[in-house]
Amino acid sequence: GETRCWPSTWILGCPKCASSSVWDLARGSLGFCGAELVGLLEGEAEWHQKETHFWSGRGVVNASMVPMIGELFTELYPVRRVGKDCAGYAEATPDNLKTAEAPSLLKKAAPKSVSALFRFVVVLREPIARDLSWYNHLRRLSLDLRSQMLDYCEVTGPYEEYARCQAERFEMPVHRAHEKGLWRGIYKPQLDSWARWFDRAQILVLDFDSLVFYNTSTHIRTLATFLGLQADDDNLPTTIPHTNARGNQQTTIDCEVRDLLDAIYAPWNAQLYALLDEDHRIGRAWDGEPPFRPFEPMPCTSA
Ligand SMILES: Nc1ncnc2c1ncn2[C@@H]1O[C@H](COP(=O)(O)OS(=O)(=O)O)[C@@H](OP(=O)(O)O)[C@H]1O
Repeated sequence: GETRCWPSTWILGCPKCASSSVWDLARGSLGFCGAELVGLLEGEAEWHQKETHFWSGRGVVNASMVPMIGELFTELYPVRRVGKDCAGYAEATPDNLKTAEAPSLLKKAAPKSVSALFRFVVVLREPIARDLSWYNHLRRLSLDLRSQMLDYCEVTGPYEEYARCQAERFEMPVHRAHEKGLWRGIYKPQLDSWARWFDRAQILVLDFDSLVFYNTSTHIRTLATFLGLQADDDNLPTTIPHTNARGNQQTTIDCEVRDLLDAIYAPWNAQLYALLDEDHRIGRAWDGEPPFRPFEPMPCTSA
């Protein structure tokens, strides 16, 4: 019989939207496993069990590789562990959400009967808070890693400098095309590209604040149900781990810069809310998906 399989659960992102916390929850309390570090991931660091980066650049670079990529990818997920030490497999590369080609490549690579059972989890965070977290993340990286990842704006100065640089480059086609910089926080087109290739009811969209602050225990139950787990409510945790909360350099931002970024994000946020409303109104979303709480304005301080 088959010796390898596909992960059933995909935590798509976004980056700095508690994807590691959801991952820890999935792996700890919900019983999922991550990729084995074999094949293309042989010798890689442990965090690749969570993030294979297969669909956002590592394995698949273009559509002509699709037939072979299924083979390379499923090698990471041996059948023998399922039902033994794993309830199933989960993949959580947070760049997947913003990678426009990822859903079509994944859809073409996986057998239909398998991809129809995929469950995608999307957590969205107020985009300025997300960007500040990303800036702090970049500052913690080694210079070497940083130079591979930088979105053309330096993080050597305060966040405000980085943000102004990003705002200036916002209209540059290269930023848009490569989902760089501020585009990472523009969620509406990102959701569109996933919902074009997969049934919207396979995608659970949650807002970060409800998940981590306001409705944690109900959201964990919702998540478990969505993922098809026969979890007994009494055995589910009521709090979510707080992963990736390492000493942030900067935690407050200047109001002028907040307003500058908000002017860019506000119309896109409005489009996101309208899309989610429509998804619920016409019954395109999974019927257990909770209402999306509009983002609270990013707090700021006036100089
Ligand atoms: N439980 C809980 N409560 C409050 N805040 C939380 C929680 N879990 C994750 N976080 C915050 O999410 C940010 C990390 O996101 P990610 O884990 O997705 O980062 S990564 O993309 O995997 O690097 C990071 O945000 P910042 O602290 O603003 O940088 C975490 O603090």
